Amino acid sequence: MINQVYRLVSPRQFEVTYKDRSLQSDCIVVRPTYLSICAADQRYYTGSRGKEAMEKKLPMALIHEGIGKVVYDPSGEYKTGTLVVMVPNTPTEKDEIVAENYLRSSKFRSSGYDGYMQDYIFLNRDRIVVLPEEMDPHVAAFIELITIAMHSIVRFETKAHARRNTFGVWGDGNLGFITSLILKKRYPDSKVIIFGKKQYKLDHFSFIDEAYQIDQVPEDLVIDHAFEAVGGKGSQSAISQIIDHIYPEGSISIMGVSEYPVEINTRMILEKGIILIGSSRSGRSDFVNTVEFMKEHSEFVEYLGSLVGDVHEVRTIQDIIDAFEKDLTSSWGKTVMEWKI
Ligand SMILES: NC(=O)C1=CN([C@@H]2O[C@H](COP(=O)(O)OP(=O)(O)OC[C@H]3O[C@@H](n4cnc5c(N)ncnc54)[C@H](OP(=O)(O)O)[C@@H]3O)[C@@H](O)[C@H]2O)C=CC1
Ligand SMILES: O=C(CO)[C@H](O)[C@H](O)COP(=O)(O)O
Ligand SMILES: [Zn+2]
Repeated sequence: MINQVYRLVSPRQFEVTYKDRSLQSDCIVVRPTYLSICAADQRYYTGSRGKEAMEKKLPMALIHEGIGKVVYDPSGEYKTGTLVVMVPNTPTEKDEIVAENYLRSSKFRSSGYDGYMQDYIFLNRDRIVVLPEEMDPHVAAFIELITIAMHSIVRFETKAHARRNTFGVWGDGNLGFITSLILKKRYPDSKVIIFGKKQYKLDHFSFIDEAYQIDQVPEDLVIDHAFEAVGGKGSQSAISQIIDHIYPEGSISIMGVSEYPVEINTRMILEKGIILIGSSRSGRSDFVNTVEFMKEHSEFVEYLGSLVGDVHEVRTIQDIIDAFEKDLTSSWGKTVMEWKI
């Protein structure tokens, strides 16, 4: 069959390419229904990812957050119409120590490999996880981002010491919101504190124990462990502030992506015996955990509804551009594309 792939060819410019795909394979074919824009996609769309990466990775279909419906399963395991979330990481080998999302050989969609902006997505059998039909599709569209927070927290749980009285989350955006919410659900007796730049964003964190603007943090405030969900230029000052406020031997889970190297006060990392935990992307087990968590905690999904920003119906390439442009001007939440192209 001929599949249409909508690829970014240069900043702000998409082109359709036609790819002949055989149905005589083991791949499951999924029709995307709702897709969501990640900060990483915006770095490619605007060209801020840097010349070298743009030249190396483009042309490429963007988007790695999305759900869809099975249209063809060669083995018949999944019925046509089954609602699924797609796993963007595609491992090519297994390792008993290194998780699939850290293997250098893995292929990640919309980072050098075509993402979900296509008519149909061809996926290996273990790259889908079935969703309940009744799940809010606008929230389900960004499950991948929820798996990032889940992965980071699970990783923290295996590596950090056991005192978990107070958590600090830096970043009053999407990932900060999701991370704080999961922490609050997993650790109801712990204090979760959010640190951000703007009061109107902090006001969305209605479930949080305490919220601070970063220039108004009490000097004597101390946390056991921190999660950084800032990225970009703000990462440096966030990590620096975390180091100031963390209790000795605490852990800092870093999730924010920065284009340039970030300076870190290593002297204080040493003096306080801090554990730094880098965390990137996610794998199938994180999707399974996350979907189970969402099924068990309906109020968690309801809270996430407040992250749904603009929902954009996409029928043309111009609609894709409009959705990306609108996303750039929105100050809160996730932009979702209803994929009708
Ligand atoms: N590790 C991974 O696998 C993944 C990483 N990410 C990365 O995570 C980062 C956050 O993503 P997302 O939440 O969607 O982005 P957002 O822009 O929604 O969130 C970042 C927030 O941090 C705020 N901020 C800026 N500086 C500071 C600071 N010093 N202290 C506290 N808050 C600050 C920003 O405020 P303002 O806008 O006012 O500057 C913004 O509200 C990005 O770098 C993204 O690429 C995303 C997905 C996966
Ligand atoms: O968003 C992400 C995962 O959800 C990652 O941050 C993203 O994959 C990083 O990729 P790149 O190196 O292409 O910016
Ligand atoms: Zn992402």
